[in-house]
Amino acid sequence: MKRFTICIIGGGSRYTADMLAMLTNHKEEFPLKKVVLYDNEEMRQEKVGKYAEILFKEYYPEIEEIVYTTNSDEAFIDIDFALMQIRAGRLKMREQDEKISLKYGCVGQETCGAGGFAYGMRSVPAIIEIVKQIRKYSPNAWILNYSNPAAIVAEATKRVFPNDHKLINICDMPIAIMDMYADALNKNRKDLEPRYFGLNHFGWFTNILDKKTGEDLLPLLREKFLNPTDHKDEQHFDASWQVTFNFMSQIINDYPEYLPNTYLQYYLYPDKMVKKSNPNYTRANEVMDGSEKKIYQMLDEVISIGKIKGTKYEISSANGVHACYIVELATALAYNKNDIFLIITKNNGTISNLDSNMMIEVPCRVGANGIEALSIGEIPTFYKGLLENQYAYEKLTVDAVLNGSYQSALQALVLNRTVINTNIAKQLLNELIEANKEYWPTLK
Ligand SMILES: NC(=O)c1ccc[n+]([C@@H]2O[C@H](COP(=O)([O-])OP(=O)(O)OC[C@H]3O[C@@H](n4cnc5c(N)ncnc54)[C@H](O)[C@@H]3O)[C@@H](O)[C@H]2O)c1
Ligand SMILES: O=P(O)(O)OC[C@H]1O[C@H](O[C@H]2[C@H](O)[C@@H](O)[C@@H](O)O[C@@H]2CO)[C@H](O)[C@@H](O)[C@@H]1O
Ligand SMILES: [Mn+2]
Repeated sequence: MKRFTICIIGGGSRYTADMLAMLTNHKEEFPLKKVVLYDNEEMRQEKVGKYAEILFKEYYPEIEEIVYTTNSDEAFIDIDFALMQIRAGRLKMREQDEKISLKYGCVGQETCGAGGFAYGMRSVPAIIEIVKQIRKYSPNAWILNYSNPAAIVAEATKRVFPNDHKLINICDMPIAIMDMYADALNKNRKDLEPRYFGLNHFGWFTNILDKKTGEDLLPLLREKFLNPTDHKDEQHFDASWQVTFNFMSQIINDYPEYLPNTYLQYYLYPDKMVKKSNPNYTRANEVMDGSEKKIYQMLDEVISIGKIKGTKYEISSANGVHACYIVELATALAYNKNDIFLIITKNNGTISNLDSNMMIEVPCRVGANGIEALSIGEIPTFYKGLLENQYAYEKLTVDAVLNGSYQSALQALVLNRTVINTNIAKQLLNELIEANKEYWPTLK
């Protein structure tokens, strides 16, 4: 059985340790020969790298080589899979995105609205550079990108690398929602097959099919979620995630036809979301004070004691949804499994009444030859209108960053449902330009 070389880009991410544990738990199904961790921050990379050495020595001695580095010329040589999870500007800049947006009364969120716009303007140049470097050293590697904002990153990579069919953009939110459905139905997520359409963080489940019988379980789920339901797994314990999952019931009450992606709350109820936010303590603060701190404390402790086995940090078989879906996707590509995943891909007629160039998120069959979207056909006017508006915003954001255009940036913000007002958009944009000097191209 072939053993693979993988490179995790953004190796210092707070998800890396869980992903390494996940890979360890799946050594039979997806065996590894070499693991490379690459980050542009030496300190973070070193901590996760040392943790990986301890983990693999104890749990995965079959791995022949582990490299952790900040040198991209070293990182990308002969890799089979590149898993990209960078956060350009880190959580400190996410905090700026969220707080500057809220200061102007707009939604302050990582990937939605003006915050997502600012993040996209940082991510795109960094990702393009990394993909070029990967292709220099590993022209045939599968590149699985889930760096955010994935919708904007996907639009940019489609334009800059139009023929690169081994570059896949994907998100874990629909999978987390499917886990919630599976819990509510007392089933396993793998017993269910989704039908879904939209853009990333902007879509709807149209059917939830029982894989064995073909029965559509969506009506049953709709009934269950018309009232707020408790959904607590380890990764969604924070109060803000609880509020988000509970809010699905409001969206379903207002729009019962399909089941929504949780992120629609920001676009369909922007005022309510702003009111609920604390402009002085946003989700970035919650993450910096919560999971990031906790994970880095764990890394420091493991490094200082030099072991994991026999400590409270023993790895368990219950990995987070984020690590799970990445390994599931890599396995489907490696072994031609033809499983179905929700992936961000070029429309090409999949949704017949939308532009064929649009980057949509839809179910795709995934196998050794890549991805193949399942046909959707026509979608109703309400969704078509929302999607076309949001996609125009995404396109203009990519125009702004690739062409250094102030006018495109302004138009993008005005089109975004969470901003709309020109005078506010101008002030917001000017303040975001100032905050992002280090990352954005100059806008003329
Ligand atoms: N698509 C999804 O559904 C999904 C789910 C979870 C997280 N994410 C995304 O994954 C990414 C990581 O999230 P996180 O919370 O772990 O962030 P994080 O800040 O903990 O980690 C990101 C790492 O990327 C590094 N980095 C930044 N710019 C880089 C560059 N140019 N080259 C190499 N490394 C770079 C940082 O130093 C940091 O260590 C984010 O983009 C996040 O939005 C996506
Ligand atoms: O606020 P964060 O950084 O904790 O999460 C933002 C991300 O939320 C979705 O993904 C995951 C999340 O990363 C994970 O920790 C867990 O809480 O489940 C979420 C849903 O599966 C979203 O898909 C990402 O794009 C966001 O970055
Ligand atoms: Mn996502």
